[in-house]
Amino acid sequence: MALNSRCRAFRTCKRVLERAFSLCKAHSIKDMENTLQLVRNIIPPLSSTKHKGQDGRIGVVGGCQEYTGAPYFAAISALKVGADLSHVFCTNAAAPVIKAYSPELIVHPVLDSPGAAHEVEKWLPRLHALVVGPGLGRDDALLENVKGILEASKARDIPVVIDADGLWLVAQQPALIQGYRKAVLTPNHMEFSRLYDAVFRGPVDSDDRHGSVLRLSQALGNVTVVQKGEHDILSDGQQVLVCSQEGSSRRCGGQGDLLSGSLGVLVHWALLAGPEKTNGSSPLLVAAFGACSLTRQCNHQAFQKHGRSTTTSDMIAEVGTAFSKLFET
Ligand SMILES: NC(=O)C1=CN([C@@H]2O[C@H](COP(=O)(O)OP(=O)(O)OC[C@H]3O[C@@H](n4cnc5c(N)ncnc54)[C@H](OP(=O)(O)O)[C@@H]3O)[C@@H](O)[C@H]2O)[C@@H](O)CC1
Ligand SMILES: Nc1ncnc2c1ncn2[C@@H]1O[C@H](COP(=O)(O)OP(=O)(O)OP(=O)(O)O)[C@@H](O)[C@H]1O
Ligand SMILES: [Mg+2]
Repeated sequence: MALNSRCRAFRTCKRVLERAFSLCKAHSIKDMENTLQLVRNIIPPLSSTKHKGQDGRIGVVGGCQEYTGAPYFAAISALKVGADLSHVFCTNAAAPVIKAYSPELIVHPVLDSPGAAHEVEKWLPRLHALVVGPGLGRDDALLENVKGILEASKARDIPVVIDADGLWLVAQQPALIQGYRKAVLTPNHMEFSRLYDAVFRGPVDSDDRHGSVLRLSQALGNVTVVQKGEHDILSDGQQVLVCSQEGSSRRCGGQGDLLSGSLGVLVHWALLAGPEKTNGSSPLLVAAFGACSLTRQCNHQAFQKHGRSTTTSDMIAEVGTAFSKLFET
């Protein structure tokens, strides 16, 4: 082929690829916008006729000697997103530390007491959702208590978001949440591999992230699974959504805690709104998409201001404006 015709062929090929890429991008942006609209539909209006508690009473189960930041990040994020009350159920050693971070949280030092499950169960009738796992640690006695809390929550039909060491527990005993449609799992890369391996007795196919998330959700009886990463992949075993809201390259610890705490509130709002507000999509899937978008938008805004020194506290300071930008415009 002459040089000129080879150049022409190359330019044509480049144009085709560029068009395909821009169509694909436009399609995914349109999908994202449609799903964001569903998130907007589930947000309850602020109203002077409501009383304290109606917009959400959320419990976070986690916090031990080593980890006090994670449950704090989750619980304060729930409040900042719009819950009215946020409780933390943690160990005795973690409680004074978490209380000292914030006067806004209600902190119960019960998780390492012998009657831990019963102590938390007493509060369950007053809670709308539980976030289980941030900063929980992997102590067997604590995990046994958390098992009891999960069983009590299921018996009362309370939605549960399971993150971090809560996912460690689920990987040991998948039967704990098998078929519980009000559970949302929010694994990071490592936690997803652990869960997948526990359920399928084999490694994840890293070339098929969508299929892996879909299959894990189906195998667990359609619990909602949110695999966090460069793009977040979400599935309820029927639909697969991708959240690619722009974030940043800053990967400080605690961002997942912001996500799980926010999701606690959004799950409650989504279930109150029901599937008629989510256009037939699963309310929990829509809630999860909302929490992913919000976390990534907080990351983006915080990074604009603080660059490499961005921390999760900086992201939490952005929750109000990020929420307005995404959901109230
Ligand atoms: N301020 C606080 O109190 C905070 C406390 N936190 C609490 O800490 C507890 C343990 O949680 P966790 O996430 O550190 O535990 P885990 O599942 O063992 O993963 C760690 C290992 O996974 C790997 N890895 C991770 N991502 C990966 C990727 N994309 N791709 C590849 N590998 C990846 C990575 O491996 P490495 O790079 O070391 O080889 C790393 O060693 C839990 O309670 C949590 O809530 C946190 O919330 C943070 C803020
Ligand atoms: N490579 C990436 N690029 C952009 N955003 C990312 C990337 N990886 C994770 N995120 C985002 O960061 C948030 C937290 O995900 P991450 O995987 O860091 O969770 P985590 O490990 O559980 O965090 P934590 O430190 O709180 O335990 C999610 O909103 C996710 O979308
Ligand atoms: Mg985490």
